Amino acid sequence: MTPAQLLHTSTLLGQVLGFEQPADALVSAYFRSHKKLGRQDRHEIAETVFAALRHLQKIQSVLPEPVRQSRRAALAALVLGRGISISALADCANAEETEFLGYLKAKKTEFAEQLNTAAELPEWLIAQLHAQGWSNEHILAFGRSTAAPAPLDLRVNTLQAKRDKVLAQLQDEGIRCEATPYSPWGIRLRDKSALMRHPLFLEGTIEVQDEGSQLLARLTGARRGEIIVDFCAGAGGKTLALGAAMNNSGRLYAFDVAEKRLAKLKPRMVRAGLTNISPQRIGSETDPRLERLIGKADCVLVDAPCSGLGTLRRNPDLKYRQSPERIAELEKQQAAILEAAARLVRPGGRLVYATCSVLAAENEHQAERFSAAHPDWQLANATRLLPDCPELFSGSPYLQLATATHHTDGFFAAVWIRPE
Ligand SMILES: C[S@@+](CC[C@H](N)C(=O)[O-])C[C@H]1O[C@@H](n2cnc3c(N)ncnc32)[C@H](O)[C@@H]1O
Repeated sequence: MTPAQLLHTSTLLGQVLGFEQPADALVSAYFRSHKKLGRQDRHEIAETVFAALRHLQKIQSVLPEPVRQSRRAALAALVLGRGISISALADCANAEETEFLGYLKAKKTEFAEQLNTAAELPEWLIAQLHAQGWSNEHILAFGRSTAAPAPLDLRVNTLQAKRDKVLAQLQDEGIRCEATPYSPWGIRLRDKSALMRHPLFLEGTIEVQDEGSQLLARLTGARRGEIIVDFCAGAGGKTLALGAAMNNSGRLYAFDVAEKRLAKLKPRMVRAGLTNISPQRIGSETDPRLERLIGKADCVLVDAPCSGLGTLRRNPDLKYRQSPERIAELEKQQAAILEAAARLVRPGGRLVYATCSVLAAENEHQAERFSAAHPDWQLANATRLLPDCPELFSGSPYLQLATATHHTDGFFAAVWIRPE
């Protein structure tokens, strides 16, 4: 890292550590307003900012207010997170800073012994995980599994191509990749490749989508000719997978309260060649426009707004942007959305509730509450609904994907069948 790169890193880190906006949005905005930064500069700056987020428990233990000491936090990230030796930072660090880095390195054993620094999880989250019965070992395995960035998973649009053909094409082009183990639509890249300008992406043959997300779309069992509702469609990651599973037939309603997110779905639908999707912004989960669909849908997917704590590999700042208060608010929102969305399911139809959280409060507790309020709805064994993944069968009726075990983001899903 050069002194100029370090200056940019500490300025940007000062913004990111305020945790008022998502880190990736702040990084993009910073690069947009500093157009002269070259590719290598951007790489160094972004990697160091994310390394600081991934090692923040250790950094905070020696710098109680890292937001006010962002230059030292950036130097600490270089040493702790990017494997740079203190001597290699001679051009960047002054004598006091070099001494600080030495002090930090000497704490290695202490960092390994304390759960928050070893797992890189804040105390409030450790307390929630303990309260839901996780042992220290489980928490440590979870924290460690989220320490490295996620690989890039692709979903092949089965309307346009077969996975094996796309896999062979990418491999012929020298891109190191393999089939994902659970999703028959997925390809995992070994290295981060910039595929956004690849013809396969521009033609809509591939989309970027975590394998776990692909499995949630498969869990709906969406088939040709059905009426499917994607109640919290966002920018349509799962909507596109559902549309392809339906072979571009039937009707797929994509609802969301956020106009901006839904707007991103439209060009993606066109690229994917999907014409069976109706994106519609709703004012809330009780929008009167939903009434015409009551009791009509073969399947309703509720990909609920959640803490996102299953996606810490991608969004390490989330553990600092969430709080027990925010999670309590989300719980109320999730319960209200699930209840409202269930009304749209036809007799005999399916209801899928999903989150990318690892918290029981957003997952099992929501599912148990719904089952208790609707004892006539049959809770299906979600893992049995993915017959091509016998490895995922478990004693639990819920699908639970964990980064440490399945190398996907952390996901939860429950499936009910409405009585006839
Ligand atoms: C987990 S995200 C959805 C991600 C999306 N399904 C995908 O696969 O890319 C949750 C979404 O729920 C939306 N949402 C929040 N409150 C809602 C409500 N009351 N009704 C419908 N959608 C809502 C949010 O705007 C957000 O886009």
